[in-house]
Amino acid sequence: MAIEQLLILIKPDGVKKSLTGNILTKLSEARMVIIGAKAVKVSKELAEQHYYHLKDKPFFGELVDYIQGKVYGEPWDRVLAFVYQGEDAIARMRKIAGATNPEEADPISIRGAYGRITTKGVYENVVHCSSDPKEAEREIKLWFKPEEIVNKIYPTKEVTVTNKKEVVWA
Ligand SMILES: Nc1ncnc2c1ncn2[C@@H]1O[C@H](COP(=O)(O)OP(=O)(O)OP(=O)(O)O)[C@@H](O)[C@H]1O
Repeated sequence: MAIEQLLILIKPDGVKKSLTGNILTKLSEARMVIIGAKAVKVSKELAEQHYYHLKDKPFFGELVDYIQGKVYGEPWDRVLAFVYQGEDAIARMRKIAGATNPEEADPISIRGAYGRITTKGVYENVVHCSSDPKEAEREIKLWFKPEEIVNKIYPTKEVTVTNKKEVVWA
C-alpha cells in the first residue's frame, strides 16, 4: 500500500469544545506520524481557497464563517492544522473521522461522536480530513510552507526574495 500524506484540521468547534486531546487520541489509532503541526487564524481568503469546490453551494458563506471561527470569536477563532503521513493514510483517517454529515456518521467516529448540525444548517463536524492524494497535496501546499514540514514530501525550489519585510523576535 502507498505511503500517503493528508491534511487534518481540528475546526473551531473542536477547539472550543476542548476536543483536541480526544481527537488526536482517536486519530492515533491509525498509527500515522505527524510531520507538520500549527495553530492558524484562518483568513477569509484561505477559507475560500480551501473550500473553493463548494463556492456555489447555498451554505458557502456560513461555511467560510465557520472555518474562520467567526461564530465563536476570540479565543476560539482558530484551527489546529496537522499533516499526517502513513500507509493508506487517507482512507484510514477518513474512516476514523466519519461521514461528512454528523447525523449519518458512525457514532464511534469523531464526527459521529462530537459533530452537530447547527440551526443555520451548517455541518459542524469538528475535523477536516483530505479526501484523496491530489486534494491532500493541494491542501498541504495551501496551509503549510515547505520548512514547516519535517519530511521532504513534494519537490521544492529556492527563490531569492528581496525587499520582503519579515517579523522576527525582538
Ligand atoms: N449539505 C451540507 N450542508 C451544510 N454543510 C455542509 C454540507 N456539506 C458539507 N458541508 C460542510 O462543508 C464541509 C466540506 O464539505 P465536503 O463536501 O468537502 O466534505 P468533507 O470532505 O467530508 O469535509 P471536510 O472537507 O471538512 O473534510 C463539511 O465538512 C461541512 O462542514
